[in-house]
Amino acid sequence: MENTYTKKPHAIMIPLHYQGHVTPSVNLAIKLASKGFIITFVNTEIVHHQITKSKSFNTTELEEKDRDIFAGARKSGLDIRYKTVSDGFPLSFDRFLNAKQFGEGSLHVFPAHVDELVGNLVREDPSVSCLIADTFFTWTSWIAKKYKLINVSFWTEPALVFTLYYHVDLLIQNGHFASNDNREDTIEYIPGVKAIEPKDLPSFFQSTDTNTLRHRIIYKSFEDVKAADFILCNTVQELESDTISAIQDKQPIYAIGPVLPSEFTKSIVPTSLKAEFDCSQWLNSKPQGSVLYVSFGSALPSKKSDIEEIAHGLALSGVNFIWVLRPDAVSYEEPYVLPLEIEDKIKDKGLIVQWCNQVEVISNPAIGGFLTHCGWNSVMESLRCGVPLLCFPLFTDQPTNRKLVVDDLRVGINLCIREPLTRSEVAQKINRLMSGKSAEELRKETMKVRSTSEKALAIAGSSEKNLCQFIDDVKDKISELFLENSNNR
Ligand SMILES: O=c1ccn([C@@H]2O[C@H](COP(=O)(O)OP(=O)(O)O[C@H]3O[C@H](CO)[C@@H](O)[C@H](O)[C@H]3O)[C@@H](O)[C@H]2O)c(=O)[nH]1
Repeated sequence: MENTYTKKPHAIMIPLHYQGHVTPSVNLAIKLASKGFIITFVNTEIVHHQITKSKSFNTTELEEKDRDIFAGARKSGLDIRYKTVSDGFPLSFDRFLNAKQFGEGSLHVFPAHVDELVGNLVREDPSVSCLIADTFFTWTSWIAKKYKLINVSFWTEPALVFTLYYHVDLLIQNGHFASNDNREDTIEYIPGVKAIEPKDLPSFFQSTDTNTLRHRIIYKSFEDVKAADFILCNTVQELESDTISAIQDKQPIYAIGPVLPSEFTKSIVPTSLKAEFDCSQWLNSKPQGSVLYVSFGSALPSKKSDIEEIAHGLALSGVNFIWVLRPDAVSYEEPYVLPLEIEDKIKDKGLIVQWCNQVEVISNPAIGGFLTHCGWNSVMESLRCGVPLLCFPLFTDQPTNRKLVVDDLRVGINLCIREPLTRSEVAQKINRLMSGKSAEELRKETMKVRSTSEKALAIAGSSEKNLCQFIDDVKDKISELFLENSNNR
């Protein structure tokens, strides 16, 4: 019998239902499809609803359920099919306001919907051979096993964060996490990580409560990832080579980043969950390198006092800026707007928007710096565009990403070492980022990292080679599975 699988691997791809995960997953789907994969991409119904609501589709006459974010990609010849799945909650349910209930549902209800969908997809089309799912899912290995699929885990954060979660047992054994009185000395025993300070661990390892829903998700998903056949990581090998090599000693991991939209794909596949304000006209009127871009990602709230100190600091610094101030920047309960007296002080120098196309904005030559919470997509996007960073991590992997940016790569500076954040510190750090000798040095280092990322993505570069190697390895694995299945018949 002919093994048709090996010609065109067919993967079901399921991203985690947040902007910071959906975007890199869509970009990965496009990359894989461009290299011959058939992809069946699955968004939750709520993510689909948000994307279609935020984007003016050319096909507006279609019912929302029939709109397909990959229609344009298919027209250009890529075989990417699109499905949606329920996460167990109605569209009207506020998933951020009811995070705990939603989180429990994601652990206990969502997997049943995925199971049913994957079962149907496999029955309808036996060419399906892989499941590519976000590493934070806790169910990937049993669903992959149940339907005899190759289990591929997609990690959207740096390899450093991956390995810290992966080795939580070492952190516990050594008393740096989950002990009554956590050690505060340098951590020097994580494979592939020369040294890391406890303050640079992901926020979950710095908290005293060690059994929150998020902790349970991390413990369970990192148990699950140990059963993955392959791990794809949205990072650049040259930027984290020791860490990646150490993980490779345990499991096949491929650094394939930065997984970003290409000129070609950004116009044909909508990924934004919110309506984008067009900043281009405003930006085009500003001198090169003169504008600071300020954004703290897609979902996490900041402290109101920090937001207001940042606003005052922007005024004191005198720089031009674009600030993405989401209505939920401070709380999910009620929309936040800057007090009028603060807005009056800063509005002449800046543009305050609720959401924009970040990659488009930071690629504009007028942008000279990025004040960021250090979400990994923002870091990768900024480095790809050669924009230095001012770091103000909030939560989760962001303190660790900050370490990479500031201490290891030297492409950014810290906004604040000690709380509370003050306006004078904000102004001073913005000026250090945007002008003078310090800015020049940062820019030089950032351009080096930009060039490393660019080279990694070129034909003979590490990310491109790793992606091709992954595809070859998947094809080999498919042949193996095919043989096993034929022998068992
Ligand atoms: O106005 C905006 C603001 C953001 N973005 C995009 O939204 C994404 C935001 O991603 P990221 O910078 O990673 O931040 P979060 O949304 O906070 O991402 C979550 O997911 C990331 C990847 O797992 C983690 O690194 C973060 O800590 C976690 O909070 C990026 O692609 C941005 O380009 C826009 O397009 N427009």
